[in-house]
Amino acid sequence: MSDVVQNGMPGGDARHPHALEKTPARTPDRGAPVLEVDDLVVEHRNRRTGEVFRAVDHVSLRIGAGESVAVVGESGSGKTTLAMAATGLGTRGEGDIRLLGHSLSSVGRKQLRRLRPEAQVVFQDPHGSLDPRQSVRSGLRELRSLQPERTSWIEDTALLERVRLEPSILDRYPHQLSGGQAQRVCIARALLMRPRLIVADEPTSGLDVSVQADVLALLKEIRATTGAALLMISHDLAVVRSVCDVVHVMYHGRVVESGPCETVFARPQNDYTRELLAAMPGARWRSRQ
Ligand SMILES: Nc1ncnc2c1ncn2[C@@H]1O[C@H](COP(=O)(O)OP(=O)(O)OP(=O)(O)O)[C@@H](O)[C@H]1O
Repeated sequence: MSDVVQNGMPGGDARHPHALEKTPARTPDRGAPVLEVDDLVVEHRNRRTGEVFRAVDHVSLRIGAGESVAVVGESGSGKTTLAMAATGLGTRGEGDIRLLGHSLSSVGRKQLRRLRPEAQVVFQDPHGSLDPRQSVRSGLRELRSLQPERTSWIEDTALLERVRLEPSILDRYPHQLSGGQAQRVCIARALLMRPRLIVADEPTSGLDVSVQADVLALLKEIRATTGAALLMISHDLAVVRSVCDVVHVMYHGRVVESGPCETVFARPQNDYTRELLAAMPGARWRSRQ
C-alpha cells in the first residue's frame, strides 16, 4: 500500500536485518517465507442490521522462518481478525494468504488439514482455550490421537518440562491451574504440534503482572530453540519490544507503519504511531532513548 510507512524496511521486506543472526536454525530454510499475506481484506457483517464493517483493509505482511513479527494497534483496529484470517481459522476474506508457500484459497481440504497444524494460536484467555472437562493429560492425549505422527516426537512429561511445568500438572483440570500455568499448558499444546508459525494473540494480557514476563520469556525461548516464526498480536508496546524484531502498526484495519521495532519505536514516522507510543505506558522507555 502506498500509504504504509516502511520505516527502516526498504522495499517493504518485513524481515528484520538482524533476525538471521539472532535465531539458531532448526530447518535449512531459515528466513524462508512461513506466512505471506497479500492485500487482505476482511469484512464482518452485523447479523442483526446486515451492516458490513471492514475490519482488515488491504493488509500485506510477510513472516520468515525464525522471525518474530508484531501487529500492534488499539482495540478494534483489526489485529485479531487479521491473525485469524491469516491462520485459516477465521473469516478468510479477499486477498491471498500463503502458509509455507501454499495459498489457503487454492489448497484442497486434505492439504488444508495437513497445513493447519503448522500454525498454532495461543490466545489471551488460557482458561477459555482449554476444555474444562479434560485434564491436561487427556487434552494432550486427544491432540495426539488427532495427529499421531506429528506429535510422537516428545513424551508428555518432557513436553511440560519444555514449558517449565511439573509432571503433576498432567492430572489437573483447567480450574485447578493458575492463569500462568494454564497459559503454559496452552503453549505446550501448541509446541506439541511442532508448528512453523506460532500466533500469540495478547498472550499475557489476561495474566498477573508477576507471570507475564515468564510467559514472554518462554515464547522467546521456544522461537529460538524451535526456529518457529512468531506473530504476536498486542496492544502493549513494551511486550512487543521485548519479543519482536519487526512491528506493523494497525489503525482502523490498515497497516499505517511497518519496520524494525527499534526504528519504529525510536523514530515513528506516522502520526498514529506517535500517538500510540505517547499514550501507552511504554512511552517511558522511548523517551529514554
Ligand atoms: N465476528 C464479528 N462480527 C462482527 N464484527 C466483528 C467480528 N469480529 C470482530 N468484529 C469487529 O471488527 C473490528 C476489529 O475487531 P478485532 O477483534 O479484529 O480487533 P482487535 O484489534 O483485535 O481488537 P481487540 O484488541 O479489542 O481484540 C471491531 O470493530 C470488531 O467489533
